[in-house]
Amino acid sequence: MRPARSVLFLPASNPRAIDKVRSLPCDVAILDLEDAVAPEAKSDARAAAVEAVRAGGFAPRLGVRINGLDTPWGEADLAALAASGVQLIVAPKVDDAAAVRSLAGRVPAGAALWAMIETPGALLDLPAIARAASATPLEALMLGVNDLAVGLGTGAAPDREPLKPWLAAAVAAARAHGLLAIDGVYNDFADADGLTAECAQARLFGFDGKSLIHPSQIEPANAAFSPSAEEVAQARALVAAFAAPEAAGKGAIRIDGRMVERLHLAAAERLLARLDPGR
Ligand SMILES: CC(C)(COP(=O)(O)OP(=O)(O)OC[C@H]1O[C@@H](n2cnc3c(N)ncnc32)[C@H](O)[C@@H]1OP(=O)(O)O)[C@@H](O)C(=O)NCCC(=O)NCCSC(=O)C[C@H](O)C(=O)O
Ligand SMILES: [Mg+2]
Repeated sequence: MRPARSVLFLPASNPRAIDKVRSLPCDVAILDLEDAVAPEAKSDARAAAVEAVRAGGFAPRLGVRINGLDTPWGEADLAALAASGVQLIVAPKVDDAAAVRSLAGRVPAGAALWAMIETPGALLDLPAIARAASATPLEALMLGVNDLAVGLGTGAAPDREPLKPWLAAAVAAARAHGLLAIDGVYNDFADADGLTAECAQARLFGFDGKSLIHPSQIEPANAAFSPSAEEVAQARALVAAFAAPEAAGKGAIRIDGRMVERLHLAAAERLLARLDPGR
């Protein structure tokens, strides 16, 4: 699975932002046709998204968030993108597993599908939505925390307290079916400390990355969802300890007073495999 530490949304109706994102260091860029685009700008935004996908030349992986198929624009979005070569479709407000299956038959051939979890119905159907990955190009569950706050009636709560059970449930559903789990946006993009704290919380819950709305949020997200120097050092020590002759034939060994097992070795090897060469 490609990294998705930083997933930057931008309105497909904003040509300056499209130009800018070509060289930004986010892992994924999502051209938005949905909520960031006013109804009267939908048609021009759709044309701009198709043109951008066709032109290519983006450093990040490029995706397009379409409008819902229950809106006046969703079908036209899919039709326009059909032959564009788009590699990633983000579907908003996926309410249940049936919606995933229905979308799967209609996304352009070869494109991956990311499902946005942002309605109370989707929260209640998380296991089935994630299970639909076995027969569809579903690749990620992505939280839409703004819509969730409205749908659940929570408002902006300190430390995202009311959302915590759903953060854990979304990650569990994604993990059970080999999907990426992407956390929602942090709206206050001038508050770097707040973003860093929320990224740390998301990492603690097990998310692979965070949805972003502004270029200034990319570096903090990339840092938060990359292994720290301490984690890398611990992983190297663990691999070395299991490679030592005295560990031969053992399933569990002692390092620094703690028990570690071969499942920890496998996790350490996975972490080291994700590192840039030379780190
Ligand atoms: C939030 C913004 C409207 C702020 O825009 P602006 O005031 O123009 O910001 P800046 O002046 O600081 O911009 C500086 C330069 O950076 C470019 N820029 C800004 N944002 C982006 C971006 N997201 N991607 C790429 N480039 C960007 C500006 O063009 C300036 O460039 P230049 O003039 O050349 O120097 C704006 O940041 C914005 O529109 N953000 C994205 C909003 C969006 O896409 N929202 C929809 C997705 S979020 C969501 O809905 C999640 C979910 O559905 C839920 O329910 O939670
Ligand atoms: Mg939303």
